[in-house]
Amino acid sequence: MTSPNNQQQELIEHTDGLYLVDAGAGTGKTFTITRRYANIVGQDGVEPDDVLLLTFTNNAAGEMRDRIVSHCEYGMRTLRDAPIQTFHSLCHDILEKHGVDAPTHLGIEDRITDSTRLITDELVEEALFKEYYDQFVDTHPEYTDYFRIISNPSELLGVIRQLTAKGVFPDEDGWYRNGEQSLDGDFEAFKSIFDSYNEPRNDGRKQSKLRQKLRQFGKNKCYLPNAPPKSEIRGSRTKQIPTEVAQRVFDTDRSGLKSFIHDLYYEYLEFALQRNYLNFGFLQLFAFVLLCEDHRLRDEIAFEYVMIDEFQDSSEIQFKLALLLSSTKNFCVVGDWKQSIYSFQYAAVENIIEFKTRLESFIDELNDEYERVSFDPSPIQTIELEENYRSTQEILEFSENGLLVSATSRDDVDTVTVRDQIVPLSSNSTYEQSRIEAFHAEDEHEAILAQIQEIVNNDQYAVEDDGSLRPPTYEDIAVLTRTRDFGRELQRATNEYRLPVAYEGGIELFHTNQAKLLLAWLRILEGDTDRGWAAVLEQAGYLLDEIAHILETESYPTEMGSFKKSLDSLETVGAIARRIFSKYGYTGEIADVLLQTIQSVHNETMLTRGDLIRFIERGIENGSIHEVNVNADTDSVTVQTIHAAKGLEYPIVIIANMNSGRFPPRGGNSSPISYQDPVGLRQRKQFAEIDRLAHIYDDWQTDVLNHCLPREYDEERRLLYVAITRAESHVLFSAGENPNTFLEELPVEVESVEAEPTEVGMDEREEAPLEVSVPDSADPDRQSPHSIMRDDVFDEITEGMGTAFGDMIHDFAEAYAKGEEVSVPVNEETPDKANVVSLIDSLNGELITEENAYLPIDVNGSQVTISGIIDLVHVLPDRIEIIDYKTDRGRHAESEYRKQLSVYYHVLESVYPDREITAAIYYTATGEIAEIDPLTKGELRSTLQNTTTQIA
Ligand SMILES: Nc1ncnc2c1ncn2[C@@H]1O[C@H](COP(=O)(O)OP(=O)(O)OP(=O)(O)O)[C@@H](O)[C@H]1O
Repeated sequence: MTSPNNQQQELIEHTDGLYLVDAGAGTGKTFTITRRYANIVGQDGVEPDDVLLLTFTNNAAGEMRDRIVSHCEYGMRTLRDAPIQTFHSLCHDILEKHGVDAPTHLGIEDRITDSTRLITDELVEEALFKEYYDQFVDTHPEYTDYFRIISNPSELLGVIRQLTAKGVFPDEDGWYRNGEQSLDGDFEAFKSIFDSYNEPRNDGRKQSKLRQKLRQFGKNKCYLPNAPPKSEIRGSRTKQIPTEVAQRVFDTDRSGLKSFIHDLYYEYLEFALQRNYLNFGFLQLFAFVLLCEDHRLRDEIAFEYVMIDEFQDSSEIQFKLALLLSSTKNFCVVGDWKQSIYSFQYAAVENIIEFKTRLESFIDELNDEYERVSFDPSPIQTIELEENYRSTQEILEFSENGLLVSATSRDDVDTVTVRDQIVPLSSNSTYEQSRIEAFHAEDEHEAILAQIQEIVNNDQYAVEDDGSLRPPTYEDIAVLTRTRDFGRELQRATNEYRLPVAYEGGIELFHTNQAKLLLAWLRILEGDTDRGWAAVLEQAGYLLDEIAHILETESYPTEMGSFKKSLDSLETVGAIARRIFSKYGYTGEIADVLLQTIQSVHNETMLTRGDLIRFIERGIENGSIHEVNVNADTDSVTVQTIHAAKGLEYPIVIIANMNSGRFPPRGGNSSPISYQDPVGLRQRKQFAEIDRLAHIYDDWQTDVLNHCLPREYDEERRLLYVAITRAESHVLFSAGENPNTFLEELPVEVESVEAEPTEVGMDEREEAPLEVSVPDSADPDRQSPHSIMRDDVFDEITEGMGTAFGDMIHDFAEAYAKGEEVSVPVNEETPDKANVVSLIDSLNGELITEENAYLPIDVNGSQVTISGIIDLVHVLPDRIEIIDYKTDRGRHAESEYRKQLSVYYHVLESVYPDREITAAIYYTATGEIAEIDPLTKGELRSTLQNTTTQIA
């Protein structure tokens, strides 16, 4: 049994007071915090409900719960309902119970109701935002000049999300509490950055970095004529930029910009509530507002103990929420600043690095006119955890270099300060046999594969296992990359050599063949014939000149022409997609995920074929990613991104794609409007008409401000640190022809190799099956309607007939409805077929058989999709009838079937919003039709809540 070391024990035992643990990788932070939890709830008078334990992913929350159970007297049943959860699910719970009127605190009349959904898919939200934005543009001509600089509205959604994560919200009259201050920025904070960047170097002999950088001022830019000349900005005969430039670039009238963002943000909140949805950020926003405003409620909810794991991943609003939820000073945060790699999800590394200052200023701010946080921000106890239970000493020492190397030739790190912030770790491993190596090759993929072959079974790369050394296998190795694309390329190369590799990086859904064909057919239907047909014909195997001929003469293959006609007759984009996938035999997970995505965006918006084309095109452009795992054999190499590997460990790590422009990736924020600390809200572009010449100009002040704020490469270094510290025994780096600056600076010799992997014969191992499955964490949970039905009522229903009989009747009904030739034997004992025939003969509308139905539904803050197959849909001009065949000999299961049909009802209601929908059971034995009264979505949700033990 593992026992805690002294430092860990100290944290476990000291349960009261303010604690900050900022400790390195693999030092047992999660291990310790879970035992501390067990210790707290073991005290007299403390119940699990008194202790809030927060983290950032549902998986992490689940794992903590599992770890706690084994150390405490409470069982899983109690802990399942205990507040061991993510910020999002906590906010969801608060709003569900108390949040109905939360929007009124911002002056918004719309309510948060039972049916308010949580939109988790960014693409879906972007589509909704686009719809909202078009409407906003129409109703706000006063902002035309801003609209002119926006080419992609999603960038504005990005600004809104960023402000939300910072706790800046609009209200009816302006900005909630002190929000406007953040938008204006903090001149003093900016000035101190400016001054330090503007210090002359080499005892005054060399110009400041800032002055040197501003040589670029005006290069490739088009400023308004009132912009000062470069010489005025840089100053002449001086080593520094004139200090008044700081004020001059900071001060600008931003009232128009602020009011544009205010109205856009405020009306978007209203739009979202009217359309009955929230995003993750808005969940936190409304929970925060509620806790700020409703003092009685805050006291009622607040916890005696609050602990946060992975604190380096918290955003500003999350830190403040945790403070509002803490009724005592028993507040403990645990994390590692060196592993803060989620700024794109608004994590603020300053929360942990400047814990004391932030704690003080946030408490001050929250208490400005009412005491919301009742404790003093001192004293703060800090505990160092210095023993590492994962890597060898050599790797631990080497990993520190990751935080000290430059990211580009022009980047220079303040190594003295960073070194000061690193607490050296000591390794607990028994063996010290690390190999730290690097190689580069013309073909990096092949070189990596050859290296993997070199490592497997090689004693020189032996790994520790249960206290002894053994030669490595494939599964000991992980290949980690900064960006996803490389992993997929490597996966392709491995297929060629039949190496066992499991790529766990997600797929770009809209780059799949399924999506491309769907897009092609939609283009054909929408009259964009050449592009559409070219892709369809190419997929069908036509050669380029054949395609050119067909396009020119418009003599499309007959079968394809009639397929197009059949698509034309379909009403909904979902039906079109399904028909296309079924024609091409696409039945796997990718088709399912695509259908689900289309269905959910269609449910939320009035998606036309043209909209769907643009939706897919945007998805292709953005490289929208959906997490899917390739299930390979158990003994296979893992390939994943560094982000995905966080928290994991592997005996051997290959950090790949250490190439220029790939790590750090090229590009940056080029949004025309952006928010950045400490300069606040700024616009990079502005529209003006000068001498009747309309043009989009660059903003010279924002340009200088951006030069003053050095590009943040710190997070890229932290990513490198995270990657290295995943390794237990050996670390290797690989690059192609153009190694990055990191690799040049790391203290490891880079060997040039020309290795070629050898193909593994089929007889040696089977090719890893490329089955794709959607994991719970990133995508909605899937449920079938049967999961919400009680099983016991079915025990007797097929009595005498059996499920095979049921299947046979269903197959028969499908074939008959499709007009296929079937025989209808007359059988008095089982008149089911004859009844089906007379039912179908009596229907005179369009018949759709075996239709897939997906109902996304929000349960406890998670998206769950209930999917099933509707036996028959009868489409009439004014009405849609859902018919589900049942071969039961009695009607005692009807209440359970009601749930199933209710799911179908809601799916079709969103597909045919203008028509009446009915749902009925057709009892094939008697020919009776039993129409059901559908449950509301709220009722379905409660059924799900009761049956789903824990939604991941
Ligand atoms: N006192 C201990 N004795 C033995 N093993 C320990 C001890 N403390 C932690 N470990 C083990 O070390 C490993 C790392 O622990 P844990 O995941 O809690 O670390 P962490 O600090 O949260 O890591 P990271 O920051 O990389 O996520 C786990 O396998 C854990 O069981």
